[in-house]
Amino acid sequence: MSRLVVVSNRVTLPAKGGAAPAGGLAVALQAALQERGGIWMGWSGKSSGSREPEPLAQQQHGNITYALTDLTKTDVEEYYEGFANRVLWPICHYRLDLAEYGRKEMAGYFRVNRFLAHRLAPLLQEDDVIWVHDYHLIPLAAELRQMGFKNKIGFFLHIPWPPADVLFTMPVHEEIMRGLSHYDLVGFQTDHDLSNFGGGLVREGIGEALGDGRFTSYGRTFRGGYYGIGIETAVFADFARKAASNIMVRKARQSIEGRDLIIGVDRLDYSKGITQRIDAFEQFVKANPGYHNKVTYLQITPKSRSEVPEYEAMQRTVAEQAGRVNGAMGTVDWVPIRYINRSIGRPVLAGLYRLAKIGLVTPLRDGMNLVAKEYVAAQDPEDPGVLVLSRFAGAARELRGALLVNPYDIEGTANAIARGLSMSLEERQERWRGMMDHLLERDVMRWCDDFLKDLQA
Ligand SMILES: O=P(O)(O)OC[C@H]1O[C@H](O[C@H]2O[C@H](CO)[C@@H](O)[C@H](O)[C@H]2O)[C@H](O)[C@@H](O)[C@@H]1O
Ligand SMILES: O=c1ccn([C@@H]2O[C@H](COP(=O)(O)OP(=O)(O)O)[C@@H](O)[C@H]2O)c(=O)[nH]1
Repeated sequence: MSRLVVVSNRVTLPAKGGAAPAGGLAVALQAALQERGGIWMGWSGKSSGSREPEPLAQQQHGNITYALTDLTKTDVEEYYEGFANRVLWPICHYRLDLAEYGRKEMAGYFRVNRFLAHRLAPLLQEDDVIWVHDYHLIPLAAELRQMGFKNKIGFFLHIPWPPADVLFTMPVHEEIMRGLSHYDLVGFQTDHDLSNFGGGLVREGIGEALGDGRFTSYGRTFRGGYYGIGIETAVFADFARKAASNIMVRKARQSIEGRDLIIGVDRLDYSKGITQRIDAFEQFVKANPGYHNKVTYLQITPKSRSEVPEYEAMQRTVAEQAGRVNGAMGTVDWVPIRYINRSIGRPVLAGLYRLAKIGLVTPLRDGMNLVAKEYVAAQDPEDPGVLVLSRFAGAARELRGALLVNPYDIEGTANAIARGLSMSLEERQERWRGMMDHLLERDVMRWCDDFLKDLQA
């Protein structure tokens, strides 16, 4: 079996004391790397200021070598905050209005990819299989090819891929499309993303679809496929079963005092539809006076990418909005919305999901949305809650038992909340069983295996 080399912007180091790593993706990649032996390379998350970054820092854990590099302050600003998160992120989430094109940032993105390729090159062996993750690193394969590497290189995009009319508003769309053609396999989350990619390629005359998921463009032939990422379903369900005794979960249960709990969990990101969701909750309460003082909406929202202006502005907007709704709807003994700006550990999250009658997952656009899957996995089979899910999340292509909503339709989402809260036990169980069976079968290990099998085929 060939050695595996994973490259991603963020690298998850194993937790101290051998505790479980932070998320399903880390677990799957670590398992795949451990089995074959391998390297996980990426950005350390740190800046070296104006100094040239030190040589790669390598640490060995079992069969895996973690190789991390710092980036200069300018690199972080131009590559991560600039092009990745102010151009590719909004464009891939269909937000043309938020894309900020700067020549400096575009150049920085390609420069950092070249830098990372040069740092990776000395570690590579001839038959290594290389798996590159996400929008930060699209040009990496082209850089490696230019240096003469002929290895199998796969790419998985964790976020959506937009239709041509959106993508082609980006000045460097050509370089991005060319970058993807240098991979042997390009993986997307859903069939919609894959068809946007293939459709754009053909419509714009960049390449051809050869059938069987094969494409040709820029003189190269490669494959495209969709591989919806999963979670560690069984482990997460186990967290949720055990969480009832957790002190934080117990306190949460006591403090809601028998009210129905609605839960939302998202990074503070405009793609997650948090403001529309709060509007929908307000609309639900207004339209259903019987629920006054009978329902609590808990929104857990860790801060994210705060250096990017659009994210910083959101911190204020959402806090003000939650305060306004509480001011208008609350009473001396009822705070309708609890808004938390901190990250909560997954074992506790699992317990909170299980307490909640409704999982409210309403992004305006999302690659997959693991929270939707975690909410389902955490439910009590005897009394499962209802997932209210945006049709624009990748997860909606899989979780057919959810109540699908259009997050732009505030009244529609409000009605779905009401419907979920009054749904019969029988219907809840039937919907949940189908989703849970799917999640058990298509967990994160399966995602990893499917992608790597196709890459090596
Ligand atoms: O690394 P950050 O800038 O702090 O952002 C966190 C991650 O956000 C994105 O997550 C995506 O991947 C999930 C798993 O496949 C998917 O469920 C979700 O829909 C995506 O938004 C991003 O793609 C990651 O690279 C970031 O690390
Ligand atoms: O306070 C929090 C909020 C979120 N998460 C985790 O962060 C991930 C979010 O993934 P998702 O695909 O939903 O969205 P992303 O943030 O990657 O866009 C999920 O595994 C959540 O359990 C967490 O551990 N603590």
